[in-house]
Amino acid sequence: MSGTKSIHLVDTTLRDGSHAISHQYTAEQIATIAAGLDAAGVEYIEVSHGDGLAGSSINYGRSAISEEEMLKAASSVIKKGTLTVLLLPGIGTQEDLEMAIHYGAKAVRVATHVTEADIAQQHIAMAKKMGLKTFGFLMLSHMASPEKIVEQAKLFESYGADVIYVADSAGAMLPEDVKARIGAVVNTVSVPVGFHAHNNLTLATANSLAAIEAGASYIDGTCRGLGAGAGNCQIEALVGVLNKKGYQTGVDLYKIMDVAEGLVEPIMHRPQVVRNSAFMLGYAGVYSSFLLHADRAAAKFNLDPRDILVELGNKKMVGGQEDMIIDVAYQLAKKRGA
Ligand SMILES: C[C@H](O)CC(=O)C(=O)O
Ligand SMILES: [Mn+2]
Repeated sequence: MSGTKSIHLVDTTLRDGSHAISHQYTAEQIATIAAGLDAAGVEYIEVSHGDGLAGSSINYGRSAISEEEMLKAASSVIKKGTLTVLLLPGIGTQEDLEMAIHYGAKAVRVATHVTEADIAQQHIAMAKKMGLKTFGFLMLSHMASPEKIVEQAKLFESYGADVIYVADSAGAMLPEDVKARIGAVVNTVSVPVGFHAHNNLTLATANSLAAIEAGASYIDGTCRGLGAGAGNCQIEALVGVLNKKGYQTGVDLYKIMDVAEGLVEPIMHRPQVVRNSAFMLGYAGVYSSFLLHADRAAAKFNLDPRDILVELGNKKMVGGQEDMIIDVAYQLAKKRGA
């Protein structure tokens, strides 16, 4: 037993999970799943396009329904939990945030590339002014040293962030990498610290525990692990593991298991297993939401998706450069044909 510390869980099935189903959630699915998560006692329920508010586009992939419909569906059923949205500066705008608040959002996670916290200053200040609980979220954190992450976390804190997240967006970190980064941030900032895992190296639960051991008190997960790449930390399993470790989450284990098995599993396009190309994301350090784009490019140019992913890793491509996947595949195919 590790004590009775409380862990705040953020369920992102209805946001990161959206990547795994090509952003095709219906309003009915969102309402049913959000109601189940809320009844299970999940504290934060994140709902947005996989790439955040206004992410529906040719570059990222179009959503089946508008963000208004998504948030309306979720807020109509959430009674206790906090409806949360994701916003990437440069994609989501003030108007998107106002719309989200209108439809019941009470918290926002402002996400930037791990070295670009400074582009979030206005967004964090604006969100705080609007009365939202505001998280700063550093994406692709394996690409920066603990010292660099501390510098970026301090920026978020100075802008007024209530919680600072370290995200292993590529699922590329080992437990010691997580501990080094989370520990360094926890020792520096005075706000709570969170961790967002991807399971590409099959380490999402182990890494989430490592984060908690290093002082994180906010952890992300999704039902059945539904999410970009090999998916996120499987929240129902995480709840059970945290129960066994003696942590409090406020989540009812049977209820969250039933949401995962009864509501989320039936809508999954494929089992969330660590297939070769998903593993390769973590191995090569590539952004998890590139997976389906790379699989499609591989089919189009008759390539092995692993080769595309290795090349993307070599080129240190980051979120927002989805259009470069086709370019990289085209160049590889040209080289092969030559
Ligand atoms: C916009 C991204 O999908 C945010 C995220 O979940 C990650 O970086 O991981
Ligand atoms: Mn993610």
